[in-house]
Amino acid sequence: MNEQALSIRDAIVNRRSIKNFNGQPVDLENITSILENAIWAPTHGLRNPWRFIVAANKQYAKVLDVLKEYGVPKWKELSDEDLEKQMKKFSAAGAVVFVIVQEDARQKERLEDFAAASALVQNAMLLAWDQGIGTCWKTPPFLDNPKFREELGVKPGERIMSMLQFGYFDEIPKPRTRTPLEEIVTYYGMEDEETSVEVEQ
Ligand SMILES: Cc1cc2nc3c(=O)[nH]c(=O)nc-3n(C[C@H](O)[C@H](O)[C@H](O)COP(=O)(O)O)c2cc1C
Repeated sequence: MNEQALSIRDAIVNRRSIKNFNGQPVDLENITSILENAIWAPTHGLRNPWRFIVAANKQYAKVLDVLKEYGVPKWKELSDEDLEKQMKKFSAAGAVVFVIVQEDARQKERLEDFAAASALVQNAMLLAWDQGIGTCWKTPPFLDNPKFREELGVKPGERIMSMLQFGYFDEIPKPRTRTPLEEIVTYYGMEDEETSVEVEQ
């Protein structure tokens, strides 16, 4: 594993979701170290409302069979070639982490726990990026399929909030633009002419 290379700003701004992985496996060791650090996300009441289901190395091949079953509609009817094509979105990644969040019965706590888990996912994506490993946070509908949940051992009261793919890549995608800050910010109590602040990058 490499030493930290990127500034926090650099990692946040230049991280891209990778949707075309190159098929190179990601070692379990890398995933473990990323998760060990990512769990320092803030969590209200120290509820630590998360757990993970990790598939890397040989287990990644096994989980691909489950993803085929639930993530490729009517896969049995496809030609080998078409099936391989459809499976690329899973098979080209090098490992996967299913991030499981507890679903607290109380609405405020449930939202807080989801927010905390989201912070954790972002941590993991940035830590991976710093190691030259790409990620994509995916939420395909089958994550909520009872049979898929059962296959993974997800219990009642838990939700899979992210299928976080990890993998290596050959190209960094172009940035997807964000709504500029000036369009979404209101500086409370300030007159218009006071708000044209130049931000140094
Ligand atoms: C909650 C959440 C769910 C997402 N689900 C998917 C998904 O199912 N499939 C996908 O291709 N990308 C998914 N993404 C990734 C977004 O498409 C991506 O972050 C966005 O296009 C911006 O690209 P960037 O991350 O490279 O800046 C998801 C992102 C978030 C935050």
